[in-house]
Amino acid sequence: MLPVPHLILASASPARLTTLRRAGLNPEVIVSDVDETAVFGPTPAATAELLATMKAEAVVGRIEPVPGTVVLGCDSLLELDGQALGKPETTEAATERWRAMRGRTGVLHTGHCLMEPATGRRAVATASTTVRFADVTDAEIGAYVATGEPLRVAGAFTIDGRGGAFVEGIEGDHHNVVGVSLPLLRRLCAALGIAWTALWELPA
Ligand SMILES: Nc1nc2c(ncn2[C@H]2C[C@H](O)[C@@H](COP(=O)(O)OP(=O)(O)OP(=O)(O)O)O2)c(=O)[nH]1
Repeated sequence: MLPVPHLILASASPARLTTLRRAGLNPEVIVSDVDETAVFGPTPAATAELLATMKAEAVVGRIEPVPGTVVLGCDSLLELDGQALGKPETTEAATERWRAMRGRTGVLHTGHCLMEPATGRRAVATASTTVRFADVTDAEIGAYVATGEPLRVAGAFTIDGRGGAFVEGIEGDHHNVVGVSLPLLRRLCAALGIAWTALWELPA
């Protein structure tokens, strides 16, 4: 009898947790506290994947390798002009970001690392979603930055929050922009022999 899978989300992201819960999962949250500032890969997508792996590894290193447990680490970055953009540090940086982004297209990369501590197996991949930004005005940028939202999210925008009005369209997975790609996660689970529906919490 296979053990019932137990998913641990190695992320402090409320958006990732909400996305997984709405998809029928109920992960345990153990925040990795990985320092993301000094990590750079050869490309923005590679950096996101490297950080996702570091987050999952950090949590795996702190738990018992109970059979059936899987740990998910994620990291999201916006690629614009070849640069990897995480959360803006200041309101000035958020304002500059939007002045550079408006009317243009970026790519939101989310790295995913799913690890099975009991076996050492892992499945790692990055999903990328093209995002077209509206040509917002300086006044709209000022009002949006003043809400504080851009400072809390990678790429200084949300697609499902106040920033949604400033995203004209996407090509690729919507949830990947929020912070975790559900179809990619389903494939990573399958790579580890875990059926996606086995992760579903029974309806209350
Ligand atoms: N609700 C929402 N959140 C977004 C969106 N785009 C990015 N985010 C959030 C998701 C993550 O919480 C955050 C990306 O930063 P990170 O990947 O470093 O995760 P975070 O620092 O939140 O937690 P973690 O490092 O995983 O413990 O930005 C969006 O469109 N909607």
